[in-house]
Amino acid sequence: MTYAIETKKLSRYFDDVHAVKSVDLVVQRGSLYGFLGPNGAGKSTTIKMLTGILVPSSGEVSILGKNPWNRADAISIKQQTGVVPENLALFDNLTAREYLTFTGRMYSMDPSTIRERSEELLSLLKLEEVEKKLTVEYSHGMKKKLALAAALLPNPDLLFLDEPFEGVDAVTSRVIRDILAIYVRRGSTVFVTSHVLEIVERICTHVGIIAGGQLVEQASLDELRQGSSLEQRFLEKVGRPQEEEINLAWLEDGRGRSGLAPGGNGPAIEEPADSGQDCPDPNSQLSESQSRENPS
Ligand SMILES: Nc1ncnc2c1ncn2[C@@H]1O[C@H](COP(=O)(O)OP(=O)(O)OP(=O)(O)O)[C@@H](O)[C@H]1O
Repeated sequence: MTYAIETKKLSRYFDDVHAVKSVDLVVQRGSLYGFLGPNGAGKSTTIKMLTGILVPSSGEVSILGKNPWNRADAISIKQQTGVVPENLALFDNLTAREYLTFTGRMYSMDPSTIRERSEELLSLLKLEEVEKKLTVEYSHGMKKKLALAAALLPNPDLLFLDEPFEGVDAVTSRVIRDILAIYVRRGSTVFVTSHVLEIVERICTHVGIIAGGQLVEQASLDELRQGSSLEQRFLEKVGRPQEEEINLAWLEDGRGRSGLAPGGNGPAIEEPADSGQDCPDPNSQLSESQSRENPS
């Protein structure tokens, strides 16, 4: 049986920036694989190469046993995968339902299945109340939920989720975790990036850690933790010693705080004495000046 995802010496340059360096990923089918790393480590660049958004500079990629850079395989891979990309890639001038309908049609789903699943997903992710709004009017969290609904709609075998928990509320975060648990239990695979280590620790079966473009760890969660916490192992792997001190004396003692007189604790700017008058209403000022310009 082939792996859900396998890469060999996968690399990507942006001019002289070597963003991803010879990465060998192995993601077993049925696993919930957390791909972790500090800011700028190369997570999104890797996910883009796995999902056909970005061409690798060198190396090999196999998704569900197929090559995404082979034209014949690419469509079949797209039919079997769902993606929540870094920038979400929604259409601003569609409502949630229109976007899901569009997505379903792209996956050649029949209209009644699209309708039924859209209703279920919009309700589960608490988007049914805003479904008539255009996505351009959505909050960041709402957009994220819609992108996740679209990724789940065709019921794919493999999900790529770039930061699905970022910007969503606690209730939704719990719903997403429960959905992913059901999804993996049936044998499908999730490849997820996240900075929220508590969630990764709770839901992931396997973890890969990338730092400076290099895969510095890849193991099952239990192998990696070995009685320690994921956070501690992560900090060790990405090279921030736990005992590193935060040496910002001015932050600790409050010296030179903005709004304070130099060296003192009193206010730098004297509060105006209370004249007993209310603040002028800016609207009344506006209407006064307007009335000067446009005497009626
Ligand atoms: N389009 C681009 N052009 C030039 N450099 C890029 C581009 N995209 C990414 N990079 C660089 O590649 C490196 C990896 O970036 P990437 O976005 O993959 O990191 P990341 O791990 O996803 O970070 P974050 O957690 O902050 O989202 C960084 O040095 C980044 O500046």
